[in-house]
Amino acid sequence: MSTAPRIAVLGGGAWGTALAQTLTVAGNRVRLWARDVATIDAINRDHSNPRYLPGMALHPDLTAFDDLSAALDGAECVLSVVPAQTTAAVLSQVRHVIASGVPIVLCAKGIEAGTGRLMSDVAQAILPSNPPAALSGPSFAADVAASLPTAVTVAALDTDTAARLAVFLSTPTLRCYSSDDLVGVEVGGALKNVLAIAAGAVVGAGLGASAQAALVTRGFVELRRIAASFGARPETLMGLSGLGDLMLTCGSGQSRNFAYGRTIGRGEPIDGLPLAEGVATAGIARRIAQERGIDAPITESVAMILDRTITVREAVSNLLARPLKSES
Ligand SMILES: NC(=O)C1=CN([C@@H]2O[C@H](COP(=O)(O)OP(=O)(O)OC[C@H]3O[C@@H](n4cnc5c(N)ncnc54)[C@H](OP(=O)(O)O)[C@@H]3O)[C@@H](O)[C@H]2O)C=CC1
Ligand SMILES: O=C(CO)COP(=O)(O)O
Repeated sequence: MSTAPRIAVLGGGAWGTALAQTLTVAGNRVRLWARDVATIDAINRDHSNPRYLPGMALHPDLTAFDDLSAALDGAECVLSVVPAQTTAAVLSQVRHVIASGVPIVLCAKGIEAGTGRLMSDVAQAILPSNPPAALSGPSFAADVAASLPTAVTVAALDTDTAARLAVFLSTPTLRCYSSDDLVGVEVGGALKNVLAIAAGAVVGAGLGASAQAALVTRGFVELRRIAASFGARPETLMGLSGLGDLMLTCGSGQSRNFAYGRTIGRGEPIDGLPLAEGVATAGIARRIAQERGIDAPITESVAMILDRTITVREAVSNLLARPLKSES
């Protein structure tokens, strides 16, 4: 009988499947839980996930389940890879089947819209006996599933847990650095999605690469201000889960958040576009900034553009007309 580590992945979308794939290729025994029967059948029968990772051949040892108990049976680690706004609902189902002490690694990049909770807050409220962790950094699902190399951060509340999980979840192509700044890693991953919408909108509106670079740089200042208000360490935001992911998603049409913003910037319909986590996070990020007295005009502009209160061009005019001040 194999003694390879057993890992459960919750979520049969692009990122859940990609993480399950790289971990299976690395020799782990991975069980993926999904709610969609067609996804489960495709993974088990055809070793593919045509809805979320079209054209990608999955490892035949990767198995999918619709039964949570079966998926979590013997799991030494559970990865939560459903969208941020549905994480609470999924973890509530998990509560009855997860063994005490098994770490729960939160892979969604967002803030709960109704409450302002980070994913680790959600997990700690629902699963108080399971150490929370987060995996975040520059990592497009299609790249990771195709075994293209990248590096991410795995964060937990203490250095030992973070270091152990980073080793556990590293694969020959996914290099996991560790951090004990869980909040910093989570906030960076959530807010970069809002900025990716802004960057896409600027590109879509034809405002040029200079505007894109200026906006992302000033957006990064806001990201660090908001993150500091959560108690994040500044150096965390300079790392893979902050600056690293910002560089990726604010500069590539492969990002769904960037593509969402670009569609808005072009004035095209957004119906049917794939999940862009920044849409749900923009409004709550604006509220958090306002309540904490943080100057965050780009985050606020994205929320207003998504609310249809202003257009992309009006937002840019407003940003250019703001009183001049020091760059910090
Ligand atoms: N895609 C990427 O490159 C990356 C994504 N992420 C983050 O990972 C998270 C997930 O993204 P991603 O996988 O791409 O999203 P997808 O839209 O590709 O997939 C979402 C998955 O979650 C499932 N799901 C949604 N709600 C529920 C629920 N209530 N119960 C059970 N399953 C549910 C969906 O099921 P169904 O198919 O049945 O609707 C689907 O399988 C996001 O926070 C994203 O920011 C992070 C890094 C990279
Ligand atoms: O977070 C990601 C890559 O690190 C994926 O970004 P999108 O959700 O914008 O595609």
